This record gives sequence, structure tokens and C-alpha cells, in this order.
Amino acid sequence: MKAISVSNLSAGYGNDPVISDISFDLECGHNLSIMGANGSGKTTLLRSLTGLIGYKGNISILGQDLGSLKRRQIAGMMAMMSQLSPVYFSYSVRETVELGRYARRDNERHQKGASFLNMQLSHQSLVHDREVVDKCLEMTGLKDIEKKQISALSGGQLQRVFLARCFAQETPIILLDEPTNHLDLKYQAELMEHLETWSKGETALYDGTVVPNTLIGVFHDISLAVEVSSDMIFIKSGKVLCKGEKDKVLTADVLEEAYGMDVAGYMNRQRRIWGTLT
Ligand SMILES: Nc1ncnc2c1ncn2[C@@H]1O[C@H](COP(=O)(O)OP(=O)(O)OP(=O)(O)O)[C@@H](O)[C@H]1O
Repeated sequence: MKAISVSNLSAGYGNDPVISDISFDLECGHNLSIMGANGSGKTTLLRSLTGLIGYKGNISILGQDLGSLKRRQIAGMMAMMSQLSPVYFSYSVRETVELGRYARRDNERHQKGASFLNMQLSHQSLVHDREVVDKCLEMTGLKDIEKKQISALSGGQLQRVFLARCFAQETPIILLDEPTNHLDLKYQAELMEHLETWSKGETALYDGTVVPNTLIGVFHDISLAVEVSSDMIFIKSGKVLCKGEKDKVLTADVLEEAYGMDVAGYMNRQRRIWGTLT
């Protein structure tokens, strides 16, 4: 099954599209990195895939037309972690991660029918919610500060809270916009390890269908993108420069065209610096 299928997509914020003529397919179980220079349209592409901004063209998620899905149905299939934005409200760390469970519960209620009895969360569901939230807090190293207000967190801690909330949503598709931003090296390494493990697994949708996990991420760090993805798409000035399996698209020429610099030379200089570390 295809996790996402996009054809002739254009999207933006005003009259002029920021991205245009984008088409690609991503099989379930594959991981896609969206790459490109600042302002090329990566975040805009990610936002349009969730229906957060208007678009023209066709997007289907797990075989269903995005335009025909309700927000709660989309939230049952995919979770997105955006780049950090200011926090204008204050919940505790745990409460914020718990918000990730909302779509799951809402979809389960609709699945069972909205009778009064079904509106009551079963004891089993509550226990499962608690277990998932605990696991996500542990995984992101937040258990010790679960009671802290999120308005009082550092950038890296907040980034981990939003990652934890994203995983707590228990969806088979996860979209991450520069997930390692603000994270120190330890949490970067742990996150990449977790993403690798997660992306080899599968997740049951609220209706019970089991789907291989699929990750779509915007990465500025090429090494991290290579580590985590099977497929890559390079965007330049809002259009697809190159797309396909990582090993086929990742060349010095593509990198130079995408970033307007000698990326291979830069990476080689980096390798020389770190090669001397004892
Ligand atoms: N909310 C918005 N309203 C209007 N224009 C926007 C908005 N968000 C982004 N843009 C514009 O769309 C273009 C693409 O932005 P986008 O954030 O998609 O790029 P990006 O590739 O993710 O960049 P970066 O690597 O810097 O995060 C930019 O010219 C930007 O100014």
C-alpha cells in the first residue's frame, strides 16, 4: 500500500504558489527525506501533506483522498511535528504529551458509534493511554520533568515534548520538520536510533488495520537524512529537482544544484577535521 501519493501538487500562502508541479509516491514502510536550501518550500510541502494549508492537485493518504478526510481521520493516520513556534499557553509536560492521545480516542469513539456508553473511556483504554504516554516520556528523557510547565522549558526540552506528543498519537505515518533542531548530541543520537527502530515497525490504525510505519522528514543535516531514509526528494525553488531511492539520487551534482555550493567538498573537509579526533 502507498503511504502517500501526490500528483501535480501546488500550494502556498497567497495567490502565487510556493511549491508547484510536485508528484511522488511513497510506499508504506519507506522513509522519505525532503531536502533543499532555505526557503525552497520543504515545510510548505510538509504542511500541504497534512491538509494544513490549501493545495491544488491530488494527495492521497493510505489510499484515501486527503480532501475527503475529516481532521480527526487525518490525525488518526499521521502525526506532524513542526518547527518550534512560541508557546502561548501553559500545560505540564505530561499534559502536553497526553494531548497526542486525543485523536486516537476520538476516532475509536466514532468507530464504535457515539452512544453514551461508548463515549465513556474504558478502563483498558485509559491504562493503554497511560502506558503510551509513559513510554514516550521515557523515550524522550522527559519523565523527570513531566510535571514542569512547558512555558518554563529550554528549546531542546520543548522540542522533545513535541516529539513525544507526536509519537503518543500512535500513527503509522509521522512527519517531522527538522526534528533534531535544538537537541544536544545525546538526544540527537537517541532520536535517530528511535526513528530507525520505529520505522522498522508497524502500527494498527484505530480500525485495527496494521500498517508498516512510514517516516517523512525535513532534514538540514545530510548525514542524518542518509542515516534515516530510504528515499529522498530534493526541492529547488518549489519544484522537484530530483527524487527516488537514496542511493540513486544522492550525488555530488544533485547536492551542488540543490544547495548552490560544493557540498561534497564541504563534507570531505568535515571528514578531514573529524578524522583526526582521538
Ligand atoms: N506562513 C507563510 N506566509 C507566507 N509565506 C510563507 C509562509 N511560510 C513560508 N512562506 C514562504 O514560502 C517560501 C518557502 O518557505 P518554507 O518554509 O516552505 O521553506 P523551507 O524550505 O522549509 O525553508 P527553511 O529551510 O528555511 O526552513 C519562503 O519564501 C517563505 O517566505
